[in-house]
Amino acid sequence: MSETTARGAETPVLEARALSKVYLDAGAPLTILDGVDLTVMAGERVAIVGASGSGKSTLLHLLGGLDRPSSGEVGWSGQAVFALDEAARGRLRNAMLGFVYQFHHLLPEFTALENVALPWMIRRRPRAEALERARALLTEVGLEARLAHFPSQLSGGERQRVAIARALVTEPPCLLADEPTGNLDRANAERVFELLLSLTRTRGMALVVVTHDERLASRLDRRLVLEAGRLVAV
Ligand SMILES: Nc1ncnc2c1ncn2[C@@H]1O[C@H](COP(=O)(O)OP(=O)(O)OP(=O)(O)O)[C@@H](O)[C@H]1O
Repeated sequence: MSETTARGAETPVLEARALSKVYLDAGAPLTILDGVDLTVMAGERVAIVGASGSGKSTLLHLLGGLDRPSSGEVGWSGQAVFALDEAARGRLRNAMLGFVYQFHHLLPEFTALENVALPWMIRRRPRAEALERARALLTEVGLEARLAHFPSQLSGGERQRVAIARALVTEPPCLLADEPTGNLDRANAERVFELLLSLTRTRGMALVVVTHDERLASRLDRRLVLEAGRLVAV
């Protein structure tokens, strides 16, 4: 996946080359992505917008290595993702990427603190260290008074802030967010989006956000539209 970019020989943190995805729809091929190219450099923030059904979530799944393309390749810091077996891809994903979804996907039987600490514990790091990192992050997202709350005891905006803290706890170089504010009212959407921007900025993390909200999208470095299976800069 090596290439020389406009910024020199720096390796992109995330890239897609000629990505295609074709589903079989009642036996007939349905082309959703048709040669998508994308290069995201360290610390760069990119919005992906597009009509409903244009393939935004499909693309994010491929970029996250969660689904295989019909053709093309995805690279994480220069490593071809689909050349790896599933176990190796999983390990690399854990190191390279954080995910934030429209719905929080927090584990209901764990507290906010435990939910955020889990990805760090999964790396077999000491529990006390994981809990300390989680506490610091939850404080940063304004939830220091909610550490012991279970997801069912939190508001929608609070749950999304916990989900962001969880995605950041391993300090991955790149965050993928699929409609992170799609389930929130305007005021909460603003707050959550602002958090995503400020937390990634201070850490120099790259951010790729799929959003319906053009106003939020316009606050990122680049805005790309998925149209007829291709990504177009606007
Ligand atoms: N497993 C599948 N099999 C067949 N078609 C699929 C499959 N998954 C998604 N699709 C179709 O692919 C298209 C793109 O879906 P996708 O969820 O990526 O769109 P999207 O741009 O994220 O939409 P939205 O903005 O509404 O969330 C849709 O027409 C969807 O019906």
